[in-house]
Amino acid sequence: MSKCDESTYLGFDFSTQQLKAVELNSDLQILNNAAVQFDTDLPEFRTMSGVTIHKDGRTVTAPVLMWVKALDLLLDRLKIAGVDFSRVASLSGTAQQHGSVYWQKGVHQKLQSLQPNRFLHDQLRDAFSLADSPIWQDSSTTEQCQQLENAVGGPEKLAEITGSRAYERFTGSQIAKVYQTKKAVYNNTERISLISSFACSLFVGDYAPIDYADASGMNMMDLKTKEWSPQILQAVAPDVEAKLGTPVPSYTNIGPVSKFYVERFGFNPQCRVIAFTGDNPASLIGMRLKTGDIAVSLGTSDTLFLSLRQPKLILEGHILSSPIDKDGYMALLCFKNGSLTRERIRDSCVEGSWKLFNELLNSTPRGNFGNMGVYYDIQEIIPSVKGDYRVNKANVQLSKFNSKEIEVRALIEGQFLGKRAYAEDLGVSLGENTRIFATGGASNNSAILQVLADVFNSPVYTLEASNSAMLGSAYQAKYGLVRSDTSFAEMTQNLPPPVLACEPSRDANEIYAPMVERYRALIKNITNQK
Ligand SMILES: Nc1ncnc2c1ncn2[C@@H]1O[C@H](COP(=O)(O)OP(=O)(O)O)[C@@H](O)[C@H]1O
Ligand SMILES: O=C(CO)[C@@H](O)[C@H](O)COP(=O)(O)O
Repeated sequence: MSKCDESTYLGFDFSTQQLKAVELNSDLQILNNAAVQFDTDLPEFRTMSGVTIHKDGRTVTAPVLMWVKALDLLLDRLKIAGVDFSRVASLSGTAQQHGSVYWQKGVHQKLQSLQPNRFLHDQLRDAFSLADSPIWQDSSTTEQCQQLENAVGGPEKLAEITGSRAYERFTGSQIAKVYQTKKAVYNNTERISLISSFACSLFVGDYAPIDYADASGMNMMDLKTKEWSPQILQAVAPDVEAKLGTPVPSYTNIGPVSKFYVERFGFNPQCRVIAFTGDNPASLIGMRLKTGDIAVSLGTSDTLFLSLRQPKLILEGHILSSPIDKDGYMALLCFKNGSLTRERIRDSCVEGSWKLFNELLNSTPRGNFGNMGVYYDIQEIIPSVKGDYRVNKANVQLSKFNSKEIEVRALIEGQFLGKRAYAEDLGVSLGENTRIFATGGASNNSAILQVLADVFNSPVYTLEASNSAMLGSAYQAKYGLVRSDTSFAEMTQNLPPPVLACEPSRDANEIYAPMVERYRALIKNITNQK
């Protein structure tokens, strides 16, 4: 075997509930993987599902040192799993989007001189001016969102510049909140990273730049020029540009892995680090989506996304820069109440068993006898609603359904009816050639996927690995090295094709097209009641 054939590529995924990594060979086949679960492997940080929900119910953070410690642990686990770090030609990674990390003044030097005989978390204990990073579940910045929209002339204008109207979890309003409520922290901050660029910084031993795709989830970058918008920066906080650095294309080859990894884990000093990006952009890479395909990710959050050639002005949802083509775009819808809400209903109905949950789901007919429900444990993004709402066939609101099986089907149907309704609002038209690509933890559940196929009246496909974000970041690791000689399509052409998981039932459209309209009416009704 030539030296080139022996090369491997690593992809890391700093997602909400866990840190995972995968090793691929040069044909992009999976060799090894490992994971660290935040709640159970690192109980000392006392997170629930990877996060801390504060007393106000709107502020949601995660301890930044937990992510550092998870990396120490994960690298050991990868070694035990059989990864030979000396063969790794390049690595890249991905992270939950929007969250921000605040590096303390003077840490730059520390990052460059990490000691190989000590744990990372030990050396970076005092590295952060804010110990708890705001993350994507946070919804505490309504006031700052208003300020950003006012500064540019309204929500439409902000969406036109950045790809999104102001959203509470987006980083611009989060930084503004830190500046307004914790001035000492802000003044003591040398650099602000996204979680993706923070993780990349740990590998390069220097502050890593933010990539275009994840930068478009901040409400601060001009989506067309890929530069920070001076008008918006001014409204966020003073001197913020110097703290952010300059954004770069997502496949940028940032530099070699730092000496720490060479000396502690035996990485080759030539191993390159490719920019890290957000988990939804990385998932788009991992799924190798074609025009017209729709991706549905069923992770902690549920998301729906697709590739776009040109940006468009939308007020519900987001337009992001594409992670593989700096002139391309992607559209993204995010739903906060995904897997954790499914877990809540599973636990209340069948005490934690997905098998029993599926039996209940399969025992009810499509359309659920006309019953319908929407379940939002935390303030949803679209629609902006919290609480559980149930209606019967006559659209009369009920406080509960009279059977567990109706509850289970109402939850899953309601979640997918919402996705279809907002996707249609985005301009998606479902047709004969539409293919849905499912990914994320719940895409391992074929009973749930069958409802997805039925509600969208389209076939659902899955890929070799259910974590397309992690896989996508490992593809990006290789793409960042070879892109001057080969296109992404060529690089991935020999990968196994997606597998058909479910086809829609014959009566699917007849049942669900009217239910989408009933879903819209229900949401209108709920929002009018508020
Ligand atoms: N068989 C299953 N059926 C439904 N959901 C599942 C199943 N297995 C795992 N999950 C869900 O997957 C979620 C984690 O998904 P994952 O994509 O790994 O999340 P993230 O990357 O956001 O941390 C868990 O919260 C769990 O509820
Ligand atoms: O906020 C968003 C996207 O806008 C979320 O999708 C986060 O990126 C979290 O991802 P997961 O941990 O659920 O994969």
